[in-house]
Amino acid sequence: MIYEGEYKGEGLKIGIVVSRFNDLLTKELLDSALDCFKRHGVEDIDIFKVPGAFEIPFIAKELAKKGNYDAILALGAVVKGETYHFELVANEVAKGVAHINLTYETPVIFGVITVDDEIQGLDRAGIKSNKGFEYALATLEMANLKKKLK
Ligand SMILES: O=c1[nH]c(NC[C@H](O)[C@H](O)[C@H](O)CO)c([N+](=O)[O-])c(=O)[nH]1
Repeated sequence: MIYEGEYKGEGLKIGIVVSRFNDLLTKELLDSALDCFKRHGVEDIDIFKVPGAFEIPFIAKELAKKGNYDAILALGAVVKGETYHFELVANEVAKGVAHINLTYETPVIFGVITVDDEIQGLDRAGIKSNKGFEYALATLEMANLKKKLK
């Protein structure tokens, strides 16, 4: 028997946690994710804005703890700078989101792009493709797959 989640959004409640740091990129990721959700029938979406990607896991954890979202999408953009901050932030956000997935019952999709520079970021946030749409599809798939495991 093969189980996989459909891209069906009707009746789903979705939470989005999006960081404002590098919002030239993150607002494009958010717009494309919202476009995807709406075109797949999602009508119940809550959006939570945080200062930077490092703050994403805290809010995503709080939402997962509430247990009333079918899935949570974490959106952010970590751009390599001159300092080592990039690695610290990127690693901790990934670890934090992974931990929430293994601790609570709500799928949390890691939609944080990590790029060397803004151009690479723009390539992934609208020029060549928009990862926001892809991450939203993954969110729909995981929300529907989880329903099948009940
Ligand atoms: O979302 C990001 N936050 C970044 N830093 C801020 C961090 O997420 C926290 O908001 C901040 O450290 C306060 O906790 C970034 N860099 O510094 O490179 C970055 O590229 N992206």
